Amino acid sequence: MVKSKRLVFARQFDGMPKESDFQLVEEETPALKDGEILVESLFNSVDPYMRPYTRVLPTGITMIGEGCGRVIESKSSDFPVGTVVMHQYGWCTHAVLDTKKPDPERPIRKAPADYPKDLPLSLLLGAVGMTGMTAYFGFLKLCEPKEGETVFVNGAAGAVGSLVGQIAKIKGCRAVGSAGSDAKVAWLKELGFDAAFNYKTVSSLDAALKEAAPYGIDCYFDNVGADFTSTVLNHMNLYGRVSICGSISTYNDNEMAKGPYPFVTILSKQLTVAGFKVPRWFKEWPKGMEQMAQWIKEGKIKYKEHVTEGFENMPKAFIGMLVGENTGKAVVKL
Ligand SMILES: NC(=O)C1=CN([C@@H]2O[C@H](COP(=O)(O)OP(=O)(O)OC[C@H]3O[C@@H](n4cnc5c(N)ncnc54)[C@H](OP(=O)(O)O)[C@@H]3O)[C@@H](O)[C@H]2O)C=CC1
Ligand SMILES: CCCCCC(=O)/C=C/[C@H]1[C@H](O)CC(=O)[C@@H]1CCCCCCC(=O)O
Repeated sequence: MVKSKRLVFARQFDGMPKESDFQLVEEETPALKDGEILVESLFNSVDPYMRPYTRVLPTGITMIGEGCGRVIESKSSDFPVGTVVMHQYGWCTHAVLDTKKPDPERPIRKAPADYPKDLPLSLLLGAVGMTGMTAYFGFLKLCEPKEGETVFVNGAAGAVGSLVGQIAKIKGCRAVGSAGSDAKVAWLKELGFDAAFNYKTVSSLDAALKEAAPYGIDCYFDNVGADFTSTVLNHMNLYGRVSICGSISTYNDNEMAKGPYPFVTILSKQLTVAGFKVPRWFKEWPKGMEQMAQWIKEGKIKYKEHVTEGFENMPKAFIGMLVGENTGKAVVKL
């Protein structure tokens, strides 16, 4: 038995989450049954989806989220001690997982056997994990970028957005991004974005897009949603493709945003607009993970991680990510 900690989703969020919405619980892990493994978490992820997904969840549960950890006790020959796994075990330091009852919605994923030794394991939650797969498949499958096209991504200095812009460059596109600070914009230029702007300080989004994408936008990877998206659609070229990845500007709203309704714009420009959830391509993730790891090794993709130290600081890290403190992927190191 091991002393463990977890953070409970104690109060429904009202607007921006608060640290007092979580409660720390300490307990001992139970003895393992046949087929079970005990995982010690090394890194826990904080992600935007945690804000809207909790709307329909009961309070009192362990806060939802993915972690990357190491098996420290095992009653499963498939997962010997030392195996590194990723799983939606929630905000906890240790998790007992049943390998005999696989849940297709929440699989226990093993780190690839050939995962490069010189890459941090935290990347299995970031560029080589769920967020990396979101950028890789959500962009390539739905935007189908062609050489010479203009790609626009908002939330561009975040975990997903920074990868989308770099993949766009690899595919020979012109990459344009927006982010919420001048320091973030400077980093985007370092990454090779052809144009980038601070959406918080431009005189108007319309004018900023006109200047940054003078020939219009062919591919739009949308992390932000709502009014931002309606404005971007006006800058799309004929037959443009839009990948609806997220809608972070609305996640803290207590009610779903209504309108405006850009259907005539979609119709007249003959746009293809598609939403996705990245598990849709689960079967292809190994290929995507291998490609992302290879691009990182080749120096074609650069990444940043915003690492918060200490399990107890997970609420701070989560709130910080929602207000834009992170550049690159926000993770917590236990
Ligand atoms: N469909 C899917 O399967 C998946 C979707 N997603 C979505 O991808 C998006 C990006 O996620 P991820 O890269 O992990 O997160 P990020 O690393 O981008 O972190 C969130 C960022 O959002 C920006 N932000 C916060 N509020 C606003 C706002 N009102 N308007 C514009 N930007 C805002 C902040 O950056 P700034 O300083 O620039 O404002 C903040 O740093 C999210 O919408 C998320 O839900 C993620 C994974 C899977
Ligand atoms: C209106 C909300 C849009 C959110 C978009 C988004 O960020 C989606 C993220 C999911 C992505 O498709 C794959 C994931 O891992 C994210 C969801 C994880 C859900 C976990 C539920 C955990 C649990 O029930 O224990």
